Amino acid sequence: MRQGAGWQENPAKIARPPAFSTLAAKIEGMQSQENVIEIRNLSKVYRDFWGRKKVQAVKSLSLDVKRGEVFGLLGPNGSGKTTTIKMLLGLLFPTSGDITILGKKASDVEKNERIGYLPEESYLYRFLNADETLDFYGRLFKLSGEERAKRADELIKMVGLDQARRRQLKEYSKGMTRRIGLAQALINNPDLVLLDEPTSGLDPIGTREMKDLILRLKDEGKTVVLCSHQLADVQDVSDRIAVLFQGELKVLGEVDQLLELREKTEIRTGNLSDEAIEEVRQVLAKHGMTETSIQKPRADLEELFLRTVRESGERPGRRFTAEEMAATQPAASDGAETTTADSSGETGDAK
Ligand SMILES: Nc1ncnc2c1ncn2[C@@H]1O[C@H](COP(=O)(O)OP(=O)(O)OP(=O)(O)O)[C@@H](O)[C@H]1O
Repeated sequence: MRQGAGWQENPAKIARPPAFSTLAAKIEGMQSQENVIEIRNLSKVYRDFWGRKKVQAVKSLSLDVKRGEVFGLLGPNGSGKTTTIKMLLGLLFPTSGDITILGKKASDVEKNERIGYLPEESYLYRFLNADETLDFYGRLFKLSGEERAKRADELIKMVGLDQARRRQLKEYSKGMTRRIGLAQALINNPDLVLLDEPTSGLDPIGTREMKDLILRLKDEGKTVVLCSHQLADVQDVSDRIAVLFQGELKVLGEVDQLLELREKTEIRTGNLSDEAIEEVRQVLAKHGMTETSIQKPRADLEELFLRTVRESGERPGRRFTAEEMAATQPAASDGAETTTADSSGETGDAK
């Protein structure tokens, strides 16, 4: 009888067979592994000296970031992105709501050992060189001398600063400073990387390299959260995005799905003769598509810029004509035509 009452008083005491509890722990572990960040009803109010409400920077924000994805946090100036990142890191306390990050509370500083953070402005020691900088940060994470040297060497090469590794940071350009900032953020080989404006101040080459680095981190299985105003860059690397406006979540979803133009169809093919184009128009008209746009697709300006820089290195002193550049464009080299048809019968915009 006493035993029975005890069971009722504290059901948690009921012993489960070991196999079941191991399995349950495994399933629990798998579930919490799925989301690296869980934000629930998060709000942040900045108060003035007298404790009066000054700004509500974040309002009832709820979202998840999944393991292994690149997640873009967007929004105009003052929309609460940096405040959110600082709360994730435990640098700011939320006014209300919950954050679970890598299975721990945001206030648990231990979790920061598995997080890399590139702030909008890197505060690095100007009189140290790249090796010394990474050695310094490696010590903060209590890495051994051997590990520090190995990791610093790998990271300096990865961010393309091998040639400049012995120069003091005060001599670095903005782009080089951003790269050593990224190397510093990765010194602890983090599972989660938070990047605030990773491409700010970078030229198109530096930007492309930074984007490649972000994709490489993803390939290595890391989760990346980035804040940026460079929307094309975010579009290039992110799997999902969230858009904040005045602290509120306005849009959340997969980039591909959010940007898909569902009412249009684009067909890309090799170069077509005028006759063939006319026939295509007739076929489309038979299907009710009377307003159709058929035109040469264009490469983007980033592609053209990078090609100009590459070719200028190979052929110094040479100026390239528009025809030469167009002839080497990858999209144009296969003579591709783009056809866009709109189900409403309106003229489509071909890329
Ligand atoms: N320490 C602070 N004290 C008072 N208000 C603050 C503080 N930090 C930020 N704010 C305010 O909170 C709001 C959100 O700021 P936050 O820096 O998070 O925006 P953001 O989206 O990162 O902006 P940006 O794109 O300009 O970096 C803004 O109105 C800002 O003025």
